[in-house]
Amino acid sequence: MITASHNPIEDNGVKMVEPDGGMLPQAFEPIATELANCSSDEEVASVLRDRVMASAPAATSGAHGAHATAPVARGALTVLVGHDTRPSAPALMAAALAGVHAMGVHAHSCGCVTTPQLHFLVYIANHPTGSPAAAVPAAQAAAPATGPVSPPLQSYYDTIVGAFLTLMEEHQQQQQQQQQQQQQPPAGSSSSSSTTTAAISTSPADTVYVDCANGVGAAQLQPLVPALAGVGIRLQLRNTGLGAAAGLLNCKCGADFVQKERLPPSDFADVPAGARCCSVDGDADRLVYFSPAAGSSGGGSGSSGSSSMGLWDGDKVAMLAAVFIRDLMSQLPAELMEGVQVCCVQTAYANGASTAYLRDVLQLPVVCTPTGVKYLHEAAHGADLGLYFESNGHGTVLFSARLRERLAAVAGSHPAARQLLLLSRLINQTVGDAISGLLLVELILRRKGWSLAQWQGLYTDLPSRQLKLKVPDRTSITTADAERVCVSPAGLQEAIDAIVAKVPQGRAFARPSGTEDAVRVYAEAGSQEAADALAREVAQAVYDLAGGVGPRP
Ligand SMILES: CC(=O)N[C@H]1[C@@H](OP(=O)(O)O)O[C@H](CO)[C@@H](O)[C@@H]1O
Ligand SMILES: [Mg+2]
Repeated sequence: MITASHNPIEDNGVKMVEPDGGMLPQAFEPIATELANCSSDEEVASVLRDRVMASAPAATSGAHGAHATAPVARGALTVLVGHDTRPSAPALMAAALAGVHAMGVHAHSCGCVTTPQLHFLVYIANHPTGSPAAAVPAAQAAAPATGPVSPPLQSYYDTIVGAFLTLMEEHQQQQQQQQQQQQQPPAGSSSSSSTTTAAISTSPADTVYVDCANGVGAAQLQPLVPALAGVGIRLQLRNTGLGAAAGLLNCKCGADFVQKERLPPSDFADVPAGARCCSVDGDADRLVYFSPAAGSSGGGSGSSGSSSMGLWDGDKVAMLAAVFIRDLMSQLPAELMEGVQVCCVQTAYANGASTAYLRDVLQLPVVCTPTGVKYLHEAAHGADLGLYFESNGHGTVLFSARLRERLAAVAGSHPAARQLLLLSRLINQTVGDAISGLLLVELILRRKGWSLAQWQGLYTDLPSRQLKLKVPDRTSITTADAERVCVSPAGLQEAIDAIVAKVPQGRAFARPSGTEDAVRVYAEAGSQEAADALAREVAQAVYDLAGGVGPRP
């Protein structure tokens, strides 16, 4: 997948998709780095021969368990390539296709697709009898597993949007039945005329404003607009990157901007305060919800924005999904759920209030992994039901084959089992997916009859602050315990402990970024002022002990 995700338009990047639809195994990372750093064609050829081809079996049995690594004739393989909306995409795509062809392998361009769509397509190309949740229509099931064939993108919509519409229509039928029962005229009176269409309300909450980050999400969300209108949801796509006044990819818009700056994106100045809005990133694998506060204006306006803008980040999406899925599971006979392992995965950036909510209120097992979806995915993958989200909005819910089989066996007699199975189709089973996430959130809010405020009311976030600072060598900071403890430089953790100890409900950590040349500091506390001060003091400790660059924070 040719994309630099949520980063500025001038950045370029690539994400690799494994044959099972998963992410690049961690064992392959050093080899990929070596390949990326080659300075001549000869060096590329030798790294491909000596490192990539030689270590492929070992590398591919990394993060996702054993793959079939029996030798397959290269001519029988196809590499699917997708790209985002960057101006560099056509040239990089041509280079990628030429590179694949040079290896004697078929290459197929899937065009401009979202990263999660490409993961989905790769999965079903290799599992022709079923999608990640056994849901591909029979017509596509005939596709051979190898050779120059790409599954149609329609299979993505059939699976994900199809499951959403089934669940929504069922819900609306139930609502309609309930309304009819309530409105049933007393025996003998004249018949009521209110047996008309489903109870589709047209309240303002039915409009969802979507910030597409001027990225690939705009085109790929377009088919949802008519599909969702059919169940009473009006999607208004903004920052689509189209038209004369189109903004730049990820510039003052997109999920990363909204989550980090806590500001509405550009092109939202006319969106009413309190409206239901969400934002995806440039390759549509992250999703956050937000709601403009009165007086706040879009990121493009130069306004200082409003700190009271409502934000429903990845933690909040995770909690909503956890509440809903736990509810459905509790409707099933205990013996059916016996031995079913549930695992909620977070990183150190998850708000402490969300962790407490999962653990103490929902009573679900929680684990913390280092930052980066590859770690969260791996931890969630081991469970029957693995729920993971980063606070920045990347995450998904994985259903094991074992759980799906159990559910399928009783789906005929237990509506909750059938609904859980449909959820496993609605939720992208390969990676976090903003389109699938949007449908999940909208389904749950509508099924529960919840407003954004009720969703926000599940628990109250502790005030938090993130900072970053530069040091000469960020690798001099090493961490342990899922990056929550600094091991080096000597004395740093002791200093952080002493600072945190003075702050009620204080928690803080510092870690080197994996994607930027910076050290990130996170702090939370009982008040915003305390969280701000805590973050600053921890940043000062890092500056003093790791040799800060520039002015002291
Ligand atoms: C605090 C933060 O948002 N960190 C991000 C960021 O990683 P860093 O290692 O923090 O630079 O980029 C990663 C890749 O997109 C994402 O997985 C992660 O959550
Ligand atoms: Mg992304």
